[in-house]
Amino acid sequence: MEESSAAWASLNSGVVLSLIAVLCSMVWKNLEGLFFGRHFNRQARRLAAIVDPYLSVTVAEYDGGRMKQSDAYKEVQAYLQRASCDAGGGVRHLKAEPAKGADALVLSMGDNEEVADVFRGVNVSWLAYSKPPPENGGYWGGRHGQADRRFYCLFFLERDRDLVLGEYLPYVRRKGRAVMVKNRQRKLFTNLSTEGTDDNGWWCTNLWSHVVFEHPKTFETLAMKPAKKKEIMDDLDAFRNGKEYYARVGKPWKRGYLLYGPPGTGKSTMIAAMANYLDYDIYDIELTSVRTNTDLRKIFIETTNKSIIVIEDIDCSLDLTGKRKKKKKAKDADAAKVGDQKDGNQEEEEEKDKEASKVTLSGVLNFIDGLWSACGGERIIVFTTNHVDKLDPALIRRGRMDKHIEMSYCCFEAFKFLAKIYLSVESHHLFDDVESLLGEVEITPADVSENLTPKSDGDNADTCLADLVKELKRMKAEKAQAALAGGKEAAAVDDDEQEE
Ligand SMILES: Nc1ncnc2c1ncn2[C@@H]1O[C@H](COP(=O)(O)OP(=O)(O)OP(=O)(O)O)[C@@H](O)[C@H]1O
Ligand SMILES: [Mg+2]
Repeated sequence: MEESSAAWASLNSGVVLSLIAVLCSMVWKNLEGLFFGRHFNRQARRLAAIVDPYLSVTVAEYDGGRMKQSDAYKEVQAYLQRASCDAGGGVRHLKAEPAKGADALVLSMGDNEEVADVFRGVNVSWLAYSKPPPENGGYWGGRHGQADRRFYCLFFLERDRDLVLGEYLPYVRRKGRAVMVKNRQRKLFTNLSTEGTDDNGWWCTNLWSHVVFEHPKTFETLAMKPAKKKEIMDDLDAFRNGKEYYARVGKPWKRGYLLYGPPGTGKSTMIAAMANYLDYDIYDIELTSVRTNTDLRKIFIETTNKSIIVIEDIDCSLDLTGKRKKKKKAKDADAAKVGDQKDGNQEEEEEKDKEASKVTLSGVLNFIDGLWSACGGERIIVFTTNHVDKLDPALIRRGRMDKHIEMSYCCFEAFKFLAKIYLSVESHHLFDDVESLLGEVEITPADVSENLTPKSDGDNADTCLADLVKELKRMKAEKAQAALAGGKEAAAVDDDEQEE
Protein backbone atom coordinates (compact mmCIF):
# COMPACT_ATOMS: atom_id res chain seq x y z
CA MET A 1 0.00 0.00 0.00
CA GLU A 2 1.55 3.26 -1.00
CA GLU A 3 0.90 6.42 0.86
CA SER A 4 0.59 9.89 -0.50
CA SER A 5 0.24 12.78 1.90
CA ALA A 6 -1.14 15.14 -0.75
CA ALA A 7 -3.77 12.62 -1.72
CA TRP A 8 -4.51 12.02 1.93
CA ALA A 9 -5.01 15.74 2.62
CA SER A 10 -7.30 16.06 -0.37
CA LEU A 11 -9.27 13.03 0.73
CA ASN A 12 -9.58 14.38 4.25
CA SER A 13 -11.03 17.59 3.00
CA GLY A 14 -13.17 15.49 0.67
CA VAL A 15 -14.65 13.60 3.59
CA VAL A 16 -15.42 16.88 5.38
CA LEU A 17 -17.07 18.12 2.20
CA SER A 18 -19.02 14.88 2.04
CA LEU A 19 -20.41 15.48 5.49
CA ILE A 20 -21.40 19.05 4.59
CA ALA A 21 -23.02 17.77 1.42
CA VAL A 22 -24.95 15.10 3.31
CA LEU A 23 -26.21 17.82 5.68
CA CYS A 24 -27.18 20.01 2.70
CA SER A 25 -29.01 17.17 1.07
CA MET A 26 -30.88 16.43 4.32
CA VAL A 27 -31.96 20.07 4.59
CA TRP A 28 -33.01 20.02 0.94
CA LYS A 29 -34.93 16.84 1.45
CA ASN A 30 -36.84 18.30 4.38
CA LEU A 31 -37.54 21.47 2.47
CA GLU A 32 -38.74 19.39 -0.40
CA GLY A 33 -41.03 17.44 1.89
CA LEU A 34 -42.45 20.65 3.28
CA PHE A 35 -42.66 23.05 0.35
CA PHE A 36 -41.57 21.63 -3.01
CA GLY A 37 -42.21 18.76 -5.36
CA ARG A 38 -40.06 15.81 -6.54
CA HIS A 39 -38.37 17.95 -9.13
CA PHE A 40 -36.56 19.90 -6.42
CA ASN A 41 -35.27 16.75 -4.78
CA ARG A 42 -33.56 15.84 -8.05
CA GLN A 43 -32.02 19.29 -8.16
CA ALA A 44 -30.84 18.84 -4.59
CA ARG A 45 -29.08 15.63 -5.56
CA ARG A 46 -27.38 17.32 -8.47
CA LEU A 47 -26.22 20.11 -6.21
CA ALA A 48 -24.96 17.62 -3.63
CA ALA A 49 -22.98 15.83 -6.37
CA ILE A 50 -21.29 19.09 -7.31
CA VAL A 51 -20.45 19.97 -3.71
CA ASP A 52 -19.52 16.38 -2.84
CA PRO A 53 -17.99 14.31 -5.62
CA TYR A 54 -17.35 11.41 -3.23
CA LEU A 55 -19.24 8.13 -3.15
CA SER A 56 -19.21 5.71 -0.26
CA VAL A 57 -19.63 2.00 0.36
CA THR A 58 -20.44 0.80 3.86
CA VAL A 59 -19.45 -2.65 5.06
CA ALA A 60 -21.46 -3.65 8.13
CA GLU A 61 -20.25 -6.18 10.67
CA TYR A 62 -23.71 -7.74 10.86
CA ASP A 63 -26.06 -7.28 7.95
CA GLY A 64 -29.80 -6.92 8.58
CA GLY A 65 -31.02 -10.06 10.30
CA ARG A 66 -27.76 -11.97 9.82
CA MET A 67 -26.56 -13.87 12.84
CA LYS A 68 -22.95 -14.31 11.75
CA GLN A 69 -20.23 -11.73 11.44
CA SER A 70 -20.04 -10.86 7.76
CA ASP A 71 -17.07 -12.32 5.88
CA ALA A 72 -16.61 -9.07 3.98
CA TYR A 73 -16.30 -7.13 7.24
CA LYS A 74 -13.66 -9.52 8.59
CA GLU A 75 -11.73 -9.38 5.32
CA VAL A 76 -11.76 -5.56 5.20
CA GLN A 77 -10.67 -5.50 8.84
CA ALA A 78 -7.77 -7.83 8.08
CA TYR A 79 -6.80 -5.87 4.97
CA LEU A 80 -6.73 -2.60 6.88
CA GLN A 81 -4.41 -4.01 9.55
CA ARG A 82 -1.32 -3.20 7.55
CA ALA A 83 -2.51 0.24 6.49
CA SER A 84 -3.38 1.04 10.10
CA CYS A 85 0.17 0.36 11.22
CA ASP A 86 1.85 2.41 8.46
CA ALA A 87 3.48 5.49 9.94
CA GLY A 88 1.92 7.70 7.28
CA GLY A 89 -1.50 6.08 7.45
CA GLY A 90 -2.68 8.70 9.91
CA VAL A 91 -4.13 6.24 12.41
CA ARG A 92 -3.50 7.38 15.99
CA HIS A 93 -5.52 4.84 17.96
CA LEU A 94 -4.96 1.17 17.36
CA LYS A 95 -6.44 -2.01 18.78
CA ALA A 96 -4.19 -4.95 19.61
CA GLU A 97 -4.92 -8.68 19.66
CA PRO A 98 -2.58 -11.59 20.39
CA ALA A 99 -1.11 -13.11 17.24
CA LYS A 100 0.85 -16.19 16.21
CA GLY A 101 4.11 -16.33 18.13
CA ALA A 102 4.73 -15.68 21.80
CA ASP A 103 5.20 -11.88 21.71
CA ALA A 104 3.40 -10.92 18.53
CA LEU A 105 0.34 -8.66 18.34
CA VAL A 106 -2.06 -7.97 15.48
CA LEU A 107 -2.90 -4.26 15.29
CA SER A 108 -5.99 -2.76 13.69
CA MET A 109 -7.52 0.72 13.52
CA GLY A 110 -9.66 1.93 16.41
CA ASP A 111 -13.12 3.43 16.23
CA ASN A 112 -13.55 6.73 14.31
CA GLU A 113 -10.10 6.39 12.77
CA GLU A 114 -9.49 6.97 9.06
CA VAL A 115 -6.88 5.49 6.82
CA ALA A 116 -5.93 6.36 3.24
CA ASP A 117 -5.15 3.83 0.53
CA VAL A 118 -3.97 4.08 -3.06
CA PHE A 119 -4.91 1.52 -5.71
CA ARG A 120 -3.52 1.90 -9.25
CA GLY A 121 -3.08 5.63 -8.67
CA VAL A 122 -6.62 6.05 -7.32
CA ASN A 123 -6.97 7.50 -3.81
CA VAL A 124 -9.55 6.09 -1.44
CA SER A 125 -10.15 6.41 2.27
CA TRP A 126 -11.56 4.06 4.90
CA LEU A 127 -13.37 5.18 8.04
CA ALA A 128 -14.11 2.87 11.00
CA TYR A 129 -17.15 3.78 13.08
CA SER A 130 -19.83 2.26 15.24
CA LYS A 131 -23.46 2.93 16.16
CA PRO A 132 -25.34 2.00 19.32
CA PRO A 133 -27.84 -0.88 18.94
CA PRO A 134 -31.47 0.01 18.15
CA GLU A 135 -33.66 0.28 21.26
CA ASN A 136 -35.77 -2.81 20.51
CA GLY A 137 -33.86 -3.96 17.49
CA GLY A 138 -34.82 -7.61 17.00
CA TYR A 139 -31.73 -9.74 16.87
CA TRP A 140 -29.57 -6.96 18.28
CA GLY A 141 -31.64 -6.95 21.43
CA GLY A 142 -30.96 -10.69 21.81
CA ARG A 143 -27.63 -12.37 21.26
CA HIS A 144 -25.58 -9.20 21.17
CA GLY A 145 -27.40 -7.38 23.95
CA GLN A 146 -25.84 -3.95 24.27
CA ALA A 147 -23.11 -4.45 21.67
CA ASP A 148 -22.58 -1.55 19.27
CA ARG A 149 -22.88 -2.13 15.51
CA ARG A 150 -19.60 -1.61 13.72
CA PHE A 151 -18.94 -0.49 10.16
CA TYR A 152 -16.19 0.34 7.72
CA CYS A 153 -17.01 3.05 5.20
CA LEU A 154 -15.03 3.46 1.98
CA PHE A 155 -14.94 6.91 0.31
CA PHE A 156 -13.84 7.40 -3.30
CA LEU A 157 -14.38 9.79 -6.20
CA GLU A 158 -17.35 9.23 -8.47
CA ARG A 159 -15.08 9.09 -11.52
CA ASP A 160 -13.29 6.05 -9.96
CA ARG A 161 -16.52 4.17 -9.37
CA ASP A 162 -15.88 1.33 -11.87
CA LEU A 163 -12.32 0.68 -10.76
CA VAL A 164 -13.17 0.76 -7.05
CA LEU A 165 -16.30 -1.37 -7.25
CA GLY A 166 -15.10 -3.72 -9.96
CA GLU A 167 -11.48 -4.24 -8.96
CA TYR A 168 -10.44 -2.57 -5.73
CA LEU A 169 -13.09 -4.13 -3.47
CA PRO A 170 -12.51 -7.70 -4.72
CA TYR A 171 -8.76 -7.03 -4.30
CA VAL A 172 -9.33 -5.90 -0.69
CA ARG A 173 -11.30 -9.06 0.08
CA ARG A 174 -8.65 -11.32 -1.49
CA LYS A 175 -5.81 -9.62 0.36
CA GLY A 176 -7.82 -9.62 3.59
CA ARG A 177 -8.38 -13.36 3.32
CA ALA A 178 -4.65 -13.91 2.82
CA VAL A 179 -3.87 -11.83 5.92
CA MET A 180 -6.44 -13.79 7.91
CA VAL A 181 -4.83 -17.08 6.91
CA LYS A 182 -1.39 -15.74 7.86
CA ASN A 183 -2.49 -14.45 11.26
CA ARG A 184 -4.70 -17.38 12.00
CA GLN A 185 -4.12 -19.11 15.31
CA ARG A 186 -5.85 -22.38 15.63
CA LYS A 187 -8.34 -22.41 18.48
CA LEU A 188 -9.97 -24.94 20.72
CA PHE A 189 -13.47 -23.78 21.61
CA THR A 190 -15.81 -24.96 24.32
CA ASN A 191 -19.48 -24.03 24.65
CA LEU A 192 -19.05 -22.16 27.89
CA SER A 193 -20.90 -18.91 27.32
CA THR A 194 -19.32 -15.82 28.81
CA GLU A 195 -20.26 -12.18 29.06
CA GLY A 196 -17.31 -10.10 28.08
CA THR A 197 -15.35 -8.80 25.16
CA ASP A 198 -15.10 -10.64 21.87
CA ASP A 199 -12.00 -11.08 19.71
CA ASN A 200 -12.16 -7.43 18.77
CA GLY A 201 -12.56 -6.07 22.25
CA TRP A 202 -16.32 -5.41 21.98
CA TRP A 203 -18.78 -6.22 24.73
CA CYS A 204 -21.05 -9.14 23.94
CA THR A 205 -22.25 -12.57 24.98
CA ASN A 206 -19.87 -15.17 23.61
CA LEU A 207 -21.49 -18.56 23.14
CA TRP A 208 -18.04 -20.10 22.84
CA SER A 209 -14.90 -19.61 24.92
CA HIS A 210 -11.57 -20.54 23.44
CA VAL A 211 -7.90 -21.16 24.05
CA VAL A 212 -5.15 -21.41 21.47
CA PHE A 213 -5.00 -25.00 20.24
CA GLU A 214 -1.52 -26.43 20.58
CA HIS A 215 -1.72 -30.21 20.68
CA PRO A 216 1.49 -31.99 19.70
CA LYS A 217 -0.17 -35.15 18.36
CA THR A 218 0.03 -35.65 14.61
CA PHE A 219 -0.56 -38.62 12.32
CA GLU A 220 3.22 -39.13 12.39
CA THR A 221 3.02 -40.00 16.09
CA LEU A 222 -0.33 -41.80 16.09
CA ALA A 223 0.02 -45.55 16.36
CA MET A 224 -2.33 -47.54 14.17
CA LYS A 225 -2.14 -49.87 11.19
CA PRO A 226 -0.42 -47.92 8.39
CA ALA A 227 -3.06 -48.86 5.82
CA LYS A 228 -5.86 -47.64 8.07
CA LYS A 229 -4.01 -44.43 8.82
CA LYS A 230 -3.45 -43.76 5.13
CA GLU A 231 -7.11 -44.41 4.40
CA ILE A 232 -8.14 -41.79 6.98
CA MET A 233 -5.62 -39.25 5.72
CA ASP A 234 -6.78 -39.77 2.13
CA ASP A 235 -10.36 -39.32 3.25
CA LEU A 236 -9.49 -36.04 4.96
CA ASP A 237 -7.62 -34.84 1.86
CA ALA A 238 -10.62 -35.65 -0.33
CA PHE A 239 -12.84 -33.69 2.02
CA ARG A 240 -10.54 -30.69 2.19
CA ASN A 241 -10.24 -30.49 -1.58
CA GLY A 242 -13.84 -31.44 -2.24
CA LYS A 243 -15.52 -28.03 -2.49
CA GLU A 244 -16.44 -28.48 -6.14
CA TYR A 245 -17.45 -32.10 -5.70
CA TYR A 246 -19.87 -31.28 -2.87
CA ALA A 247 -21.34 -28.39 -4.89
CA ARG A 248 -21.70 -30.63 -7.96
CA VAL A 249 -23.56 -33.43 -6.18
CA GLY A 250 -25.61 -30.92 -4.16
CA LYS A 251 -24.42 -31.94 -0.70
CA PRO A 252 -23.46 -29.56 2.12
CA TRP A 253 -19.68 -29.48 2.47
CA LYS A 254 -19.44 -31.41 5.69
CA ARG A 255 -18.47 -34.91 6.78
CA GLY A 256 -19.26 -36.96 9.85
CA TYR A 257 -16.80 -39.28 11.59
CA LEU A 258 -17.72 -41.73 14.30
CA LEU A 259 -14.74 -42.84 16.39
CA TYR A 260 -15.49 -45.79 18.60
CA GLY A 261 -13.48 -48.09 20.80
CA PRO A 262 -12.50 -48.77 24.42
CA PRO A 263 -11.02 -46.03 26.64
CA GLY A 264 -7.39 -45.23 25.91
CA THR A 265 -7.37 -46.38 22.29
CA GLY A 266 -6.71 -42.89 20.94
CA LYS A 267 -10.06 -41.38 19.95
CA SER A 268 -9.35 -37.92 21.38
CA THR A 269 -5.78 -38.20 20.14
CA MET A 270 -7.08 -38.92 16.63
CA ILE A 271 -9.19 -35.73 16.72
CA ALA A 272 -6.11 -33.68 17.63
CA ALA A 273 -4.16 -35.34 14.79
CA MET A 274 -7.00 -34.57 12.35
CA ALA A 275 -7.11 -30.91 13.39
CA ASN A 276 -3.34 -30.60 13.05
CA TYR A 277 -3.39 -32.30 9.67
CA LEU A 278 -6.16 -30.13 8.24
CA ASP A 279 -5.16 -26.98 10.13
CA TYR A 280 -8.75 -26.62 11.41
CA ASP A 281 -10.16 -25.22 14.66
CA ILE A 282 -11.86 -27.56 17.12
CA TYR A 283 -15.29 -26.88 18.66
CA ASP A 284 -15.66 -29.27 21.56
CA ILE A 285 -19.36 -29.38 22.48
CA GLU A 286 -20.25 -30.36 26.03
CA LEU A 287 -23.76 -31.52 25.18
CA THR A 288 -24.91 -31.80 28.78
CA SER A 289 -24.48 -28.05 29.26
CA VAL A 290 -26.54 -27.18 26.17
CA ARG A 291 -30.01 -26.54 27.55
CA THR A 292 -32.28 -26.87 24.53
CA ASN A 293 -32.28 -27.88 20.88
CA THR A 294 -32.56 -24.21 19.99
CA ASP A 295 -29.40 -23.45 21.98
CA LEU A 296 -27.67 -26.28 20.13
CA ARG A 297 -28.62 -24.66 16.83
CA LYS A 298 -27.40 -21.27 18.03
CA ILE A 299 -24.00 -22.55 19.03
CA PHE A 300 -23.74 -24.39 15.72
CA ILE A 301 -24.39 -21.20 13.79
CA GLU A 302 -21.58 -19.52 15.68
CA THR A 303 -19.01 -22.08 14.51
CA THR A 304 -16.74 -21.08 11.65
CA ASN A 305 -15.64 -22.83 8.47
CA LYS A 306 -12.57 -25.04 8.54
CA SER A 307 -13.49 -26.54 11.85
CA ILE A 308 -14.01 -29.88 13.54
CA ILE A 309 -17.09 -30.01 15.75
CA VAL A 310 -16.67 -32.67 18.40
CA ILE A 311 -19.14 -34.35 20.72
CA GLU A 312 -17.22 -36.78 22.93
CA ASP A 313 -18.93 -39.76 24.56
CA ILE A 314 -22.15 -39.12 22.66
CA ASP A 315 -23.87 -42.11 24.29
CA CYS A 316 -23.38 -40.64 27.78
CA SER A 317 -24.47 -37.14 26.75
CA LEU A 318 -27.77 -38.29 25.35
CA ASP A 319 -28.29 -40.88 28.08
CA LEU A 320 -28.18 -38.15 30.68
CA THR A 321 -31.43 -36.78 29.34
CA GLY A 322 -32.98 -40.22 29.49
CA LYS A 323 -31.71 -40.89 33.01
CA ARG A 324 -32.99 -37.55 34.17
CA LYS A 325 -36.47 -38.41 32.98
CA LYS A 326 -36.33 -41.90 34.41
CA LYS A 327 -35.14 -40.61 37.77
CA LYS A 328 -37.88 -38.02 37.83
CA LYS A 329 -40.53 -40.62 37.11
CA ALA A 330 -39.26 -42.85 39.92
CA LYS A 331 -39.18 -39.88 42.26
CA ASP A 332 -42.71 -38.88 41.38
CA ALA A 333 -43.86 -42.42 42.08
CA ASP A 334 -42.16 -42.32 45.51
CA ALA A 335 -43.71 -38.96 46.27
CA ALA A 336 -47.15 -40.34 45.45
CA LYS A 337 -46.58 -43.14 47.98
CA VAL A 338 -45.71 -40.80 50.85
CA GLY A 339 -48.60 -38.48 50.20
CA ASP A 340 -47.13 -36.13 47.66
CA GLN A 341 -45.23 -34.05 50.20
CA LYS A 342 -42.53 -31.91 48.66
CA ASP A 343 -39.57 -31.12 50.86
CA GLY A 344 -36.96 -28.43 50.20
CA ASN A 345 -34.51 -30.86 48.58
CA GLN A 346 -37.11 -32.07 46.13
CA GLU A 347 -37.93 -28.56 45.01
CA GLU A 348 -34.26 -27.83 44.62
CA GLU A 349 -33.81 -30.93 42.47
CA GLU A 350 -36.79 -30.01 40.35
CA GLU A 351 -35.22 -26.62 39.83
CA LYS A 352 -32.00 -28.33 38.76
CA ASP A 353 -34.01 -30.55 36.42
CA LYS A 354 -35.39 -27.47 34.75
CA GLU A 355 -31.88 -26.17 34.24
CA ALA A 356 -30.55 -29.50 32.97
CA SER A 357 -30.06 -30.26 29.30
CA LYS A 358 -33.21 -30.90 27.30
CA VAL A 359 -31.37 -31.65 24.09
CA THR A 360 -33.07 -34.56 22.36
CA LEU A 361 -31.92 -37.10 19.82
CA SER A 362 -33.93 -35.32 17.16
CA GLY A 363 -32.24 -32.05 18.13
CA VAL A 364 -28.86 -33.67 17.56
CA LEU A 365 -29.97 -35.22 14.27
CA ASN A 366 -31.13 -31.82 13.11
CA PHE A 367 -27.87 -30.32 14.22
CA ILE A 368 -25.94 -32.81 12.10
CA ASP A 369 -27.91 -32.71 8.90
CA GLY A 370 -30.90 -30.41 9.23
CA LEU A 371 -31.22 -27.33 7.08
CA TRP A 372 -29.08 -25.28 9.46
CA SER A 373 -26.20 -27.70 9.21
CA ALA A 374 -25.65 -26.59 5.62
CA CYS A 375 -24.80 -23.01 6.70
CA GLY A 376 -21.19 -22.20 5.97
CA GLY A 377 -19.67 -25.51 4.99
CA GLU A 378 -16.25 -27.11 5.36
CA ARG A 379 -17.02 -28.59 8.72
CA ILE A 380 -16.24 -32.02 10.08
CA ILE A 381 -18.44 -33.43 12.82
CA VAL A 382 -16.90 -36.08 15.06
CA PHE A 383 -18.67 -38.21 17.64
CA THR A 384 -16.74 -40.48 19.96
CA THR A 385 -18.12 -43.33 22.00
CA ASN A 386 -16.95 -46.32 24.02
CA HIS A 387 -20.22 -48.15 23.31
CA VAL A 388 -21.13 -48.02 19.64
CA ASP A 389 -23.81 -50.67 20.15
CA LYS A 390 -25.72 -48.32 22.51
CA LEU A 391 -26.17 -45.62 19.87
CA ASP A 392 -29.42 -45.09 18.04
CA PRO A 393 -28.94 -46.34 14.45
CA ALA A 394 -30.47 -43.09 13.17
CA LEU A 395 -27.61 -41.16 14.74
CA ILE A 396 -24.82 -43.02 13.01
CA ARG A 397 -26.29 -43.96 9.65
CA ARG A 398 -24.19 -43.07 6.59
CA GLY A 399 -24.92 -39.55 5.51
CA ARG A 400 -24.81 -38.43 9.13
CA MET A 401 -21.72 -40.23 10.29
CA ASP A 402 -20.14 -40.97 6.92
CA LYS A 403 -17.05 -42.75 8.19
CA HIS A 404 -16.97 -45.13 11.12
CA ILE A 405 -13.48 -45.66 12.53
CA GLU A 406 -12.81 -48.34 15.06
CA MET A 407 -10.02 -47.47 17.46
CA SER A 408 -8.86 -50.82 18.73
CA TYR A 409 -6.47 -52.36 21.22
CA CYS A 410 -2.78 -52.25 20.41
CA CYS A 411 -1.68 -54.64 17.67
CA PHE A 412 1.94 -55.62 17.03
CA GLU A 413 2.28 -53.08 14.20
CA ALA A 414 1.09 -50.27 16.45
CA PHE A 415 3.43 -51.48 19.19
CA LYS A 416 6.44 -51.38 16.83
CA PHE A 417 5.44 -47.85 15.87
CA LEU A 418 5.28 -46.78 19.52
CA ALA A 419 8.61 -48.47 20.31
CA LYS A 420 10.20 -46.50 17.50
CA ILE A 421 8.75 -43.22 18.74
CA TYR A 422 9.31 -43.71 22.46
CA LEU A 423 12.55 -45.73 22.51
CA SER A 424 13.98 -45.24 19.01
CA VAL A 425 14.26 -49.01 18.52
CA GLU A 426 13.08 -50.88 15.43
CA SER A 427 14.03 -54.37 16.56
CA HIS A 428 14.83 -56.01 19.88
CA HIS A 429 15.05 -59.54 21.22
CA LEU A 430 11.94 -58.89 23.40
CA PHE A 431 9.80 -58.03 20.34
CA ASP A 432 8.92 -61.71 19.80
CA ASP A 433 7.63 -62.01 23.37
CA VAL A 434 5.61 -58.85 22.96
CA GLU A 435 4.13 -60.10 19.67
CA SER A 436 2.96 -63.40 21.09
CA LEU A 437 1.58 -61.77 24.27
CA LEU A 438 -0.29 -59.12 22.26
CA GLY A 439 -2.07 -61.99 20.52
CA GLU A 440 -3.35 -63.20 23.88
CA VAL A 441 -4.24 -60.07 25.86
CA GLU A 442 -5.90 -56.80 25.03
CA ILE A 443 -3.90 -53.73 25.98
CA THR A 444 -4.61 -50.15 24.91
CA PRO A 445 -2.06 -47.97 23.10
CA ALA A 446 -2.33 -45.66 26.14
CA ASP A 447 -1.07 -48.46 28.44
CA VAL A 448 1.66 -49.50 26.01
CA SER A 449 2.81 -45.87 25.76
CA GLU A 450 2.91 -45.61 29.54
CA ASN A 451 5.10 -48.73 29.82
CA LEU A 452 7.44 -47.50 27.11
CA THR A 453 7.96 -44.14 28.82
CA PRO A 454 11.27 -44.06 30.73
CA LYS A 455 10.54 -43.28 34.40
CA SER A 456 14.07 -42.56 35.64
CA ASP A 457 17.53 -41.73 34.30
CA GLY A 458 18.53 -45.41 34.43
CA ASP A 459 15.63 -46.51 32.18
CA ASN A 460 16.40 -47.47 28.58
CA ALA A 461 14.90 -49.58 25.80
CA ASP A 462 15.80 -52.84 27.59
CA THR A 463 14.18 -51.89 30.90
CA CYS A 464 11.09 -50.35 29.30
CA LEU A 465 10.48 -53.35 27.05
CA ALA A 466 11.06 -55.70 29.98
CA ASP A 467 8.47 -53.69 31.96
CA LEU A 468 6.00 -54.02 29.11
CA VAL A 469 6.54 -57.78 28.85
CA LYS A 470 6.06 -58.06 32.63
CA GLU A 471 2.81 -56.08 32.42
CA LEU A 472 1.54 -58.21 29.53
CA LYS A 473 2.34 -61.41 31.45
CA ARG A 474 0.53 -60.04 34.50
CA MET A 475 -2.51 -59.27 32.36
CA LYS A 476 -2.39 -62.73 30.82
CA ALA A 477 -2.30 -64.39 34.26
CA GLU A 478 -5.17 -62.18 35.43
CA LYS A 479 -7.20 -63.16 32.37
CA ALA A 480 -6.54 -66.85 32.97
CA GLN A 481 -7.59 -66.48 36.59
CA ALA A 482 -10.79 -64.64 35.60
CA ALA A 483 -11.58 -67.38 33.08
CA LEU A 484 -11.03 -70.03 35.74
CA ALA A 485 -13.26 -68.19 38.21
CA GLY A 486 -15.88 -67.75 35.48
CA GLY A 487 -15.70 -71.47 34.67
CA LYS A 488 -16.14 -72.44 38.31
CA GLU A 489 -19.12 -70.11 38.70
CA ALA A 490 -20.77 -71.57 35.59
CA ALA A 491 -20.19 -75.10 36.87
CA ALA A 492 -21.73 -74.16 40.25
CA VAL A 493 -24.82 -72.77 38.52
CA ASP A 494 -25.09 -76.00 36.48
CA ASP A 495 -24.88 -78.09 39.68
CA ASP A 496 -27.59 -75.96 41.34
CA GLU A 497 -29.86 -76.36 38.35
CA GLN A 498 -29.33 -80.13 38.30
CA GLU A 499 -30.08 -80.38 42.04
CA GLU A 500 -33.30 -78.43 41.52
N1 LIG B 1 -3.08 -44.89 18.81
C1 LIG B 1 -2.33 -44.15 19.64
N2 LIG B 1 -1.13 -43.70 19.26
C2 LIG B 1 -0.38 -42.97 20.10
N3 LIG B 1 -0.74 -42.65 21.34
C3 LIG B 1 -1.92 -43.08 21.78
C4 LIG B 1 -2.78 -43.84 20.95
N4 LIG B 1 -3.89 -44.13 21.63
C5 LIG B 1 -3.75 -43.56 22.82
N5 LIG B 1 -2.56 -42.94 22.92
C6 LIG B 1 -2.08 -42.22 24.09
O1 LIG B 1 -2.91 -42.58 25.18
C7 LIG B 1 -3.45 -41.48 25.84
C8 LIG B 1 -4.96 -41.60 25.92
O2 LIG B 1 -5.53 -41.58 24.63
P1 LIG B 1 -6.94 -40.90 24.29
O3 LIG B 1 -7.28 -39.89 25.32
O4 LIG B 1 -6.87 -40.45 22.90
O5 LIG B 1 -7.92 -42.12 24.43
P2 LIG B 1 -9.49 -42.15 24.17
O6 LIG B 1 -9.75 -43.26 23.22
O7 LIG B 1 -9.96 -40.82 23.79
O8 LIG B 1 -10.03 -42.55 25.60
P3 LIG B 1 -11.48 -42.23 26.22
O9 LIG B 1 -12.45 -43.15 25.57
O10 LIG B 1 -11.29 -42.56 27.67
O11 LIG B 1 -11.76 -40.80 25.99
C9 LIG B 1 -3.02 -40.27 25.09
O12 LIG B 1 -2.17 -39.52 25.91
C10 LIG B 1 -2.26 -40.74 23.87
O13 LIG B 1 -1.01 -40.11 23.79
MG1 LIG C 1 -11.20 -39.39 24.74
